[in-house]
Amino acid sequence: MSRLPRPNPDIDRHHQLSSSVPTMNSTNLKRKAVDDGATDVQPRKRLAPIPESKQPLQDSKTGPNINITKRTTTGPPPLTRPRGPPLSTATTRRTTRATSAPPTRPGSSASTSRPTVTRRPIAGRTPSGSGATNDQRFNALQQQVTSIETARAADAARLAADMEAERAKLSELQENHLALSRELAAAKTQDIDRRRELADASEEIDQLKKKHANIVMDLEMDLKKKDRENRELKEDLRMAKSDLERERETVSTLKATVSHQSTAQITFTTQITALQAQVTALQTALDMSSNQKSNTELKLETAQKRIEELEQETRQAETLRRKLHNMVQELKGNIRVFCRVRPILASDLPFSSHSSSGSDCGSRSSSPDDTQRLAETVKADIVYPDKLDHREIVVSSSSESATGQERKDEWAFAFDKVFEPHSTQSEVFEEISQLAQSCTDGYNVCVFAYGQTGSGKSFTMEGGPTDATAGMIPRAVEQVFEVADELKKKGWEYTMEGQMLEIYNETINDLLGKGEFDKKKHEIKHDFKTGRTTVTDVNVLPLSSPSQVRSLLALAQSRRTVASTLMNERSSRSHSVFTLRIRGENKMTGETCEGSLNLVDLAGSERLEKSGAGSDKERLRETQAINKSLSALGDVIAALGEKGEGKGDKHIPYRNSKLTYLLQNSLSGNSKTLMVLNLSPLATHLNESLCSLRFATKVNNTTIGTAKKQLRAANGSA
Ligand SMILES: Nc1ncnc2c1ncn2[C@@H]1O[C@H](COP(=O)(O)OP(=O)(O)OP(=O)(O)O)[C@@H](O)[C@H]1O
Repeated sequence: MSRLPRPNPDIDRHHQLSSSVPTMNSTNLKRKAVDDGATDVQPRKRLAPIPESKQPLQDSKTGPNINITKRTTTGPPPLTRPRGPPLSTATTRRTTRATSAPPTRPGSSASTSRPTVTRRPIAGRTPSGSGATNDQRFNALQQQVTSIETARAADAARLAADMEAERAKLSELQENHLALSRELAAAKTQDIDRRRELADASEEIDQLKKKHANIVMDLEMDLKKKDRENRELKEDLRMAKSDLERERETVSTLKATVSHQSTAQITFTTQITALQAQVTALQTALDMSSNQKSNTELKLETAQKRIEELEQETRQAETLRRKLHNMVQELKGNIRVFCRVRPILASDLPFSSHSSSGSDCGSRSSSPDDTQRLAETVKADIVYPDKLDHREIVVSSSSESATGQERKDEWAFAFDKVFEPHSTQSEVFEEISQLAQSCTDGYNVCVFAYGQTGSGKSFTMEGGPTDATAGMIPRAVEQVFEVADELKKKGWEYTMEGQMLEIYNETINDLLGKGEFDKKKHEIKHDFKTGRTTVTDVNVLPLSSPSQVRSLLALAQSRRTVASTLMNERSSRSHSVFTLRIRGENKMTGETCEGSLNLVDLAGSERLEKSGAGSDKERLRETQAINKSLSALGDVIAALGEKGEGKGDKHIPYRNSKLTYLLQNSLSGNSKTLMVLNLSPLATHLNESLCSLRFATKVNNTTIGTAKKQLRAANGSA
């Protein structure tokens, strides 16, 4: 802009202002440019290019003014008619154009001539004029015209000069306009750029604001977090301080301890010195001990050999013990008889209720004196004179003779052992336990419980539910397992299996089967080479613990109970035979053995008339079957006794009953048989008791195997 000539004073002033503005930074410059644009627009509007149609500045030769000038230069036109010159128009035009004309100078010729000519009234124009006057007027007019022409020429020259000046100005203005247009375009571009930059900047500002807001939010969160951490740290600090306090206390305690320990250390150091001296002494002793150790090792080796020899001897001794044990048993008699009298039960007493049956009368709620008195009234006269060996029993009975005299009968019997009513199960078993040992030594053992119904056979064999009342079967089985376990140390390994059978009306039933009584046919088979007896189609269960045997017995008992509901008192009217088969092997000595333990609960031995069979055919058949098998048992035992006394060809009637045939291998040869005679203590059962005592005496006087029993009867009544 400064490069252009500025006719406009405003533009010049602006130029001066612009040039006078000190140098600014880019932002100021941008703003300034915008401001300048605003400022420039105003004067530039004033200086806007003149439209072509309004362009008055033309070549003087072609413009209307030029025509005037031409007329001026070619001389005045012919004065045909005086008329007012169009001065007013020219004057008006000049006045109108005065803005662009140079300022009128006072005293110039144009200004002096024009008003004078146009405004002065024409003096010669009167109705009284003549030719001279007209000439004068004409001359005056001609002068006037001349002066006008002169003025016109002057005006034309002046106008031409003005035109020239105007043209120069115009071209200058056009250049100026072009330059300004370019500047305007540049300014507009700049303006657009700046606006874009402004928009970008605004956007940038918005983003920055957002970013700032995020940062502020983050910072606030950080601040909160820091606050929290600060609180935690304060809490930690507080705890650390309390810890520190405690630690200080501990340290002070430890310091005290350390000082104490220091004292102790001094003591220990002294002791260590003393101990080191001892160590030296012990080292010497150790050297000596090492020598002794070598000697001891030698001795140990010798002792080891000796132990082996002794173990060998022990094994031999075990074999010898077995032989000796067997000899002892044989000397005691391979068949032995124990007699056991059960106590009087509450149910035995007069007026006793059924519910109290089975319990010992001593346990009733009535006074002991009453019970004792009542018991005396029902009790049979039984005494036990042998208070040392407990082998005798004397039964007495008093009756009135035909002559009215009182007659007292007395029967004395002797057995291997007599157990009085107060005897416990364990006392009875103590005498039997030796037989369990024989069983593990490979002998067949048979224990019978014999006696009338209700005499205590089942109690003796199976016993009650408690350990104290457990009978011979569970005790014997437990003993067998114990002995087998003990013999493991001597190289013996045992396997055991069990079965439980019932013989009812000469029919074998499997008490471990499915409870199908009297339907299946079971056959007895003997293997005389091995001495093993088997029964077809019965369950033989492997046994590894006494508890298994207990559950086996419980199962058998439940089967029997079920059967009893079908047929009354079945357990009393049948024999039950529990068989535990035991096989042993000694891998050290190569010995093997196989034995069996048969525990038999015989059916009630009461006689026919006592059994109450009467017209009951079934009951009669039962009783006959029982009597047959029991007498067959007596016959077998008697025959075995006779055979043992030298009658080698004596026939043994095993086949006379299922019971004797089943137990054939357990009654013959080196087998051990024990009969427990169970007696009722009641006077009403005295005759039955005497029958049982006589049967047992017959068995007791029998010898089986090599040893003969040496027994003494109290009198010869047996
Ligand atoms: N030594 C004893 N101590 C206490 N109670 C006994 C004794 N012996 C037997 N009893 C009781 O006597 C009752 C009859 O005994 P048990 O049933 O053993 O006789 P049983 O001879 O087996 O009769 P059954 O032939 O009918 O089976 C039972 O209630 C039993 O508990």
